[in-house]
Amino acid sequence: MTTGATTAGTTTRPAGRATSSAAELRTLRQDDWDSWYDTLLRAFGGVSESAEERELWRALTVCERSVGAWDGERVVGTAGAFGFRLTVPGGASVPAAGVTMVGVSQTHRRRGLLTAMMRRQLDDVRAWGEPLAVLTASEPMIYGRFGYDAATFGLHAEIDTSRVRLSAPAGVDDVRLRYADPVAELDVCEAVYARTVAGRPGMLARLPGWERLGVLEAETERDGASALQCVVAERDGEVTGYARFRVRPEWTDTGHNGQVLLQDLAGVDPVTDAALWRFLFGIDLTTSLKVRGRPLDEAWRYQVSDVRRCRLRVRDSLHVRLVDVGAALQARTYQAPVDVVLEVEDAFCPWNEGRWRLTGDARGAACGRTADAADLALSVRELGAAYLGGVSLAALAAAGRVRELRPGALAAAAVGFGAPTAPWLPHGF
Ligand SMILES: CC(=O)SCCNC(=O)CCNC(=O)[C@H](O)C(C)(C)COP(=O)(O)OP(=O)(O)OC[C@H]1O[C@@H](n2cnc3c(N)ncnc32)[C@H](O)[C@@H]1OP(=O)(O)O
Repeated sequence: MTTGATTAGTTTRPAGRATSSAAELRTLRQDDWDSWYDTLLRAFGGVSESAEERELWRALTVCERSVGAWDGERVVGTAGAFGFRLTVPGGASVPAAGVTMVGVSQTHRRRGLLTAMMRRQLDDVRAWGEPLAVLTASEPMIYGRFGYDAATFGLHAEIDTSRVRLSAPAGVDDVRLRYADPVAELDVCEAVYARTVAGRPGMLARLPGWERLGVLEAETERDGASALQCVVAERDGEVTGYARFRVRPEWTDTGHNGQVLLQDLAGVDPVTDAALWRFLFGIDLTTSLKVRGRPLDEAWRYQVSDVRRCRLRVRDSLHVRLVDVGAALQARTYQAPVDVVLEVEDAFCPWNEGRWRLTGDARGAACGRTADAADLALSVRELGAAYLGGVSLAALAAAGRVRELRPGALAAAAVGFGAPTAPWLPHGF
C-alpha cells in the first residue's frame, strides 16, 4: 500500500489549462473525515443528508483505504475504496476494490487531481492483492481513461399496470406474503439477499452495515411518496423473498392514478419472484409501477402481456477494471472451452501490458504470460466490459475495439466469456 504523502503535481497539464500549486495526497485519517466528507458532498452539489445517513457513511468509510488531496489546510479531493467481494461467472467471490466517494473541489477541478488519486489508488489496490477495481460512475465518460468500462447494465421501466397483465408460473399461490416493518425485519431481508449473491455475476457480498442503506429515509427524495413499505414472502414457513417499495398516491378528476416505486426486490427462487411481482402489479389505487436498475434478464419481462407499455430503458451500472489481468481472468470460469492468447494494452497500469495465454472452461481457468503469437488484441477496458459475461467480445470487435489476429479466435472467445445469466449490480455504493 502507498503510505504517507505524495504530491499531485500540475506541471504536466496541457498548455492553456488552469494551474494551481501542487496538492498533497494523504491517506485519510479518522480526524479528517468530516472535512473530507464535506468536500465530497459539495462536489456533488452540496445537498446535506440526514444525520443518520452521515453517521452510516462515516462508519462504512475505511479510512486506511481512502485518500484525500490537501491544498494547505483544505481538503480539495476525495476517493475511497471499499473492500468488496464480487461474484464472477462460475459463482466465485473475488476481492474487488469498490471505488467510491470520488470528488474534487470545484475550485481545483481539471488540474489533474482525479488522475493523481486514481494513480495512487490503483497502485494501492495492486499492492493489496485485489485483482479487480469496480465502481458506479456519476458520468460514464470519466473513468475509461483509467481502464474501466461498463460491465453490467440495469433495466429501468415504467409499467402501465392498468393495461399490462402478468402471467404467473405454477406454484405462485403457495407463496404467502405479509407486510413487515422494513427496519425491524432488516436482518430477515438481508439473509435473503445473502442467499442470492452467488447466483448472479456482478453481485456484491454486502459488508455489515450496508443493509441499513436500503432503509434509510431520504425524505428529500420521497417527493410525495409513502414511507418505505416492505412485503416478505414465505414458502413452507421459510422466508424466501422480499420487496421494498413506496406508494405515491395521486387523485385526478377521473379517479386514482397512483404509482408504485420499487426500491429493491430479492427472491431465492423464480416462484417467489413471481409472487412479489404479481403483488406489485396489483396494488389497489395505483396504475403504474416504476422500477430502476433491475437485471436485464429478469423473468417478469417475459411474463408481461405488453412489453411496449413497460417503457424499458437500459443504463450502465457497474464499471470494471482489471487491476491484475492474469489473476482476474483465472478467477472466473468460461462457459465453453477457451484457449486464447490476448495482446493487452494498458497505458495506465503498464504491468498488465503484453501477451497472456488464457485457457479455461466451466470448471476453472489458468492465465499467465506467454511469448506465443497473439490471437486477439484489445485493451484492458474491453476485458473489463466483457469480464462478467454481459458484453460480448464479438460486439466489441464489431465496434472496432477488439482485433482478431487468428481467424476463429474471436467467436470461440466470445462464447467462452459469455454467461447464461445477465450480470447485475443491485445497488450503488
Ligand atoms: C466512483 C465515483 O465516486 S463517481 C463520482 C465522481 N465525482 C463527481 O462526479 C463529482 C463532481 N465532479 C468532480 O468532483 C470532478 O469533476 C471529477 C472528480 C469528476 C474530475 O476531477 P478532476 O480533478 O477535475 O479531473 P482531472 O483534472 O484529473 O481530469 C483528468 C481527465 O479527465 C477529464 N475529465 C474529468 N472529469 C470529467 C468529466 N466529468 N467528464 C469528462 N471528462 C472529464 C479531464 O478533462 C481530463 O482529461 P485530459 O486528461 O484529457 O485533460
